[in-house]
Amino acid sequence: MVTFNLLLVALTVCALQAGRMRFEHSATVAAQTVLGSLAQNMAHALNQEPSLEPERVLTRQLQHLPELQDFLGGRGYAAVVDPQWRQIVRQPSLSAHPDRTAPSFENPELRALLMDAVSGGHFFQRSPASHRWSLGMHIGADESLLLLRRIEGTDYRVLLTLSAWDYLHDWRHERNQAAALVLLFQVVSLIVSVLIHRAWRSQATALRALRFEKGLNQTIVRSAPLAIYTRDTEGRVTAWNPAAEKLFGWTEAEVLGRFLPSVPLATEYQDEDKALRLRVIAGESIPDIEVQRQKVTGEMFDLSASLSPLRDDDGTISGFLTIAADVTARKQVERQVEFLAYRDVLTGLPNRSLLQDRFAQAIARAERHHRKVALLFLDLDHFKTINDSLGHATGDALLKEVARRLSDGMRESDTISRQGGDEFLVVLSDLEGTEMITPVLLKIRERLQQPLLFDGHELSISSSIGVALYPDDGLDFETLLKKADTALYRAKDAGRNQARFFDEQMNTEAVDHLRLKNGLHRALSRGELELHYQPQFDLRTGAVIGVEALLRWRHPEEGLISPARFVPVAEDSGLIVPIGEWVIRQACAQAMAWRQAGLPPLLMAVNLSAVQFRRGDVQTIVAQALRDTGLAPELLELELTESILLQNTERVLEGVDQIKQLGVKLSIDDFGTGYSSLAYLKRFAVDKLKIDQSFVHDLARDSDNAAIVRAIIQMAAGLGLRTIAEGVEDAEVLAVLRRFGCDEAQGYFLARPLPATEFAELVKRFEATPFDMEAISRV
Ligand SMILES: Nc1nc2c(ncn2[C@@H]2O[C@H](COP(=O)(O)O[C@H]3[C@@H](O)[C@H](n4cnc5c(=O)[nH]c(N)nc54)O[C@@H]3COP(=O)(O)O)[C@@H](O)[C@H]2O)c(=O)[nH]1
Repeated sequence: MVTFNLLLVALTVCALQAGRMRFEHSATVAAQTVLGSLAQNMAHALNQEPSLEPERVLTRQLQHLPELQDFLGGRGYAAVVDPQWRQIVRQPSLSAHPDRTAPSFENPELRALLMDAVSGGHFFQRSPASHRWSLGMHIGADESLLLLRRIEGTDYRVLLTLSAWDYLHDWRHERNQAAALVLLFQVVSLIVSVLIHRAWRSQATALRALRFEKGLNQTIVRSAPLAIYTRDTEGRVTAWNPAAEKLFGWTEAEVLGRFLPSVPLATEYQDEDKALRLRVIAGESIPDIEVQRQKVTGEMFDLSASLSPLRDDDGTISGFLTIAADVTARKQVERQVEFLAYRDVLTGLPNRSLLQDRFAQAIARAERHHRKVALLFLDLDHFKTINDSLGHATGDALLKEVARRLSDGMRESDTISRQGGDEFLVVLSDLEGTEMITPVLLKIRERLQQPLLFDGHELSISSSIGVALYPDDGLDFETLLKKADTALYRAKDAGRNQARFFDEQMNTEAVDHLRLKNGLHRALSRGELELHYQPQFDLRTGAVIGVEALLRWRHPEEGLISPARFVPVAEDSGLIVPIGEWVIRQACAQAMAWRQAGLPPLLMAVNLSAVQFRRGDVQTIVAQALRDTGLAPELLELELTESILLQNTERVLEGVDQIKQLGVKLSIDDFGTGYSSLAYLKRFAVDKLKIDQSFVHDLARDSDNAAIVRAIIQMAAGLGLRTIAEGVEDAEVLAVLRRFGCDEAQGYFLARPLPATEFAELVKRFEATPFDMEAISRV
């Protein structure tokens, strides 16, 4: 721009210079013409009037040329000089215009020049400032043209000067206009330059910012820890950063321009990928999705990705951007958490929460299609015994195997869940009728009964199952669960390895069970429990030698309730532990009270429940009771059932051993109904066998029972154990027992259980007159 301006100025100056020369040339030509005709006129006038003084003629000629004034302009003049170079006339006159001084012809150098010119015919001289002094043509402050011509035939000369001021008047005007234009142009171009400069500067800044932004973006993309990649609308990769290389395993070179490698991507993922692509290229931004994808190695991993469309300048979608991160670790934790929340850790089966969910779905389907749903409550028989005797590892393995067997045999739509321990729940859905349930129950039984081999132990397992039905037995999970539980209870009660469908009778019993359980909580604290005492007779002497403490519950509304009714409830709820403790203390205290009242020393027999061994600390309680009451240990006998001894756990073994070490006697209650193992009789140093009343009460009429009773008595004698028969209801039985050599007897025939005071009176009576056993034998 500057160069252009300089060029423009130079050109303008040149053009002006040329213009000036043109003006000067025109003025010179015109001056020559005028001077020529002046000289001619004057020569002619001199010729016409030879008589007249030439100076007069020449003066008159010059003064009578008014039109010359216009030609000379404001600053020029014409003059006639004589041969001695003196001005004889001048127009305009010097007096009128003293400023228009003639050049000094006294300068000999100038005069010589002029003479040369005159001898050459005519002469003109431009007077540039540089020559002014040398030529001595100073005719004022202005530059001037000076022309001189000799008048023909004389030595007079006509002189004409034209001021540059006058003849360059038009040129000056043009020059000023040009200068103004150039100036204007310069100003405009300056403004334009400034504006252009400014625009250029902002454009440069924008470009720099753009370049910086681009560089920054590239740095961010390349160093980002997130996989960033773009694809065109067809799905071909158009950009692929290092984190994407690291994440997927394919290099940029391998994927650019290609569809994301799908080797060997499962069809479902391809479909899912395509569906996502179609959504994004339709303009949707998908901010946060979690999908599974494959690495180059084929390994699956979890990806969290955001997808956004990429648009051209005109807004057309040309592809899409994916920003993704590997979230496998988090997803694994989530899956683990979900697993723990909805699965049983040991077996992997759904837990109760998931089962309830599936149950709700089954109910919804059943409602729609008028179907039934069955809830099976399954409990493994004797699992506790297996667990305790073979160890928890075997127990766990057994539970897993049961879970596997149950799962294998079920339909997809059914759900099996472990509730904890050895309890399982099964939801059978979409049942057209109840007849569809029995085959499932048989299948379960058959599958579970297949022998199992664990650590060299062959086990066979069975289960008890309670069944409740939707909608017949209830409409919600909790109701059906309660009813299935009730039915299960009945199945177990019926001897295990059974299945029972819930019926309303069960419900009544279950309600009763609940009522009793709630009442029992209060019974102890309100003093509603009491002990009755049934005497035990020596079959040889007829004397009362012992007493069995039998628990009673004096219910405020129902009166006396049998332990046969409430002890199982107390065992179920664990209340048997505090109740049993109370019984031991009460029985010991009563025995001491009778001793202090003068009754003969009687062996006090107290029943113990298996639950007291499992959950309580019987040995400590017994020791404490003996200490507190002062009863001699040998006057206390604890009646254990075979099931207690069969538990065979460290806890039970230790407990029984410690009791035995106290000096307390042990008897086996209900002997003959269980396993009747001789091993535990020896192991626990049992003192007495109590023959179960089921063998005793029709002993006289049932030869089988008679044979069993006789065998028990003989075996006990052989082992040095005493025997007592319970449930003696008639003299005949008593006579047979005596004949068989049984040591003791107890039963309604001899005496019913009595409250403490009545019992004391009875003992006193029999102390005075023992039961006549001889008379019985004569019956
Ligand atoms: N864990 C505990 N169990 C206890 C306790 N007190 C009793 N029980 C057990 O409850 C069951 C029922 O006992 P109960 O109703 O007291 O019945 C006992 C006797 O009354 C009854 N009996 C006695 N003689 C006869 C008879 O000639 N005929 C007949 N039908 N019944 C008779 O037998 C029961 C005594 O049984 P046992 O204990 O096996 O000797 C019962 O199983 C009790 O054990 C307790 O405090 N804790």
